[in-house]
Formats: sequence, C-alpha cells, structure tokens
Amino acid sequence: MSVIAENLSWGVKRRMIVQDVSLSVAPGETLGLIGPNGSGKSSLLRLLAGLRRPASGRVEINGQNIAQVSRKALSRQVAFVQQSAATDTNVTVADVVRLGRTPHRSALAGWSEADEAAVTQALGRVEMATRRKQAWQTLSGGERQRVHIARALAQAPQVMFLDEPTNHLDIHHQIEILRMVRELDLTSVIALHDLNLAAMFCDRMVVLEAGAVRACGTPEEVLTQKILRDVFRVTAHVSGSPETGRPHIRFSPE
Ligand SMILES: Nc1ncnc2c1ncn2[C@@H]1O[C@H](COP(=O)(O)OP(=O)(O)OP(=O)(O)O)[C@@H](O)[C@H]1O
Repeated sequence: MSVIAENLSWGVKRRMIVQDVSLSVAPGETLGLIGPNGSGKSSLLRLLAGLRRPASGRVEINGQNIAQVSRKALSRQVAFVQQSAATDTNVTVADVVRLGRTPHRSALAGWSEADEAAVTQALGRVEMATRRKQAWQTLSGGERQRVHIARALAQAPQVMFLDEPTNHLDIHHQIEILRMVRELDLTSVIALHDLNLAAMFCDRMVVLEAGAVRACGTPEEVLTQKILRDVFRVTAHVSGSPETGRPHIRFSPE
C-alpha cells in the first residue's frame, strides 16, 4: 500500500510544528524519518497514521483519504508503534500482543485459532516466544519495546509507522528489528536517530528540520556532510560501506 502526504501542516496555538510536508512512500518501501530532537518526526508520524488531524493538507493510504476512513477500518491496515505506549500494568506479555488482533475481530466473534497463531508468530519474530506468560511490568525496557512491535505485527498491517522502535534495544535486536521490518511485505515509515542504522535499512529517507522537509532521497543523496553539519550540527566524514555499499558516517569529535 502506498502512503502519500500532501502539504501537511499542524501546529499548536501559533507555533507550526509540521510545515507543508509532502512525501510519498511506495508499496513495500521502507522510509526513514530523521531529524534532530523536536524537528517534528513524532508529530508527522501521528498525522500520517491518522491519530491527529492536520490543520491543512491530506494523507492518502492506498489511494484513500484517511480523513474519510473509519478508525476501525484504518486500524485493519495501519499499525503504529509509539515511542512510549502506555500499557495496563496488570497484564501478561501475551495479553498485550492479543490487543493487536482487536481490529480484526467482530463484537460477537470469539478468540480464534488464527488469532492465537498470529500472536504466537508475532512473539516468535521478536524473540519473545518463551515470555508469553511473563507479567508485563516485570519486562526490561527493550523487552517491552519488542512486545509492542509484536503487538503491531499481530495486527497484520499493510502499513506500519514506527517511532524510534530501537531506542531501548541492544545492537543485535536493533539490527534484527530493522531487518525484519524491511523484509516484511509491508510499507513502513520509521523515525530513527541512529543515522548509520537508518542508512543500512531504509530505501529512502526524509530529513526534517523545524517541521519542514529539508531533504528527501536515497541514503546516499541525503546523508551528506553538508546536511549533517547544517541540520544535525555535527562534523562527520561519509564514506561508502564496503560491506553494504551504503553510506557510513564517521563522526568527528570536533
Ligand atoms: N501537543 C503539543 N503541544 C505543544 N507542543 C508540542 C505538542 N506536540 C509536539 N510539540 C512540540 O513540537 C515539537 C516537535 O515534537 P516531536 O515530538 O514531533 O519531535 P521529534 O522530532 O519526534 O523529537 P524527538 O527526536 O526529540 O523525539 C517539539 O518542540 C515539541 O515540544
């Protein structure tokens, strides 16, 4: 499914937080959203996922304006992994992942074998299958993050929005989660701070600066010394990684 944003703007009081953003994500593509703290990545993701109404502009998912799609219909297609999703404390890991099946169930239908299989498969994909009975509140930060990703997978979406999905993860799980998202047969938009990981796993990237698109293109096109200096305020050397052929950034201490 494609995701297209046209001239999206959103703000609070007089402050514009997302400014005239247009972008498009092709079916199956992984788009990285990068930018400094406060540049509007989370706000833009919420607009794209239909969790917030833009002040102006529109979002189309699979050719449909999401303002005209019911929330339930949207949640059958779109999953959102939030940065710090609130979860009831008195539940198990499996309970949290089961919530992902809600959009697919009717009020009268019972819990089906297909629902249970989706939960089991999702837990397996994030390497949490052995923890299904563990109490949510006893999980570590990274384990919670993986369970939230499993909940989104159990939702069987065609589009996934992820807001810094790897910020609590060890390097093995950062790579595994991003590899998995890229390999899944879905369209994804991922806000990431680690620019080298973004370069490794994203097909294209959008750089946000003060709520506006500063650059958009392949990792090679976007991760230039100039952008790193102007937008991220770092001195860095960019070279092609011999293993992946993608840009690799070496940051300089001054
Ligand atoms: N509901 C709100 N009310 C007031 N200000 C808001 C609101 N939501 C976001 N902001 C402000 O908008 C700006 C962008 O926030 P946002 O969370 O989208 O940035 P971000 O790029 O995701 O940042 P980070 O990298 O720090 O997670 C920030 O300055 C934030 O304080």
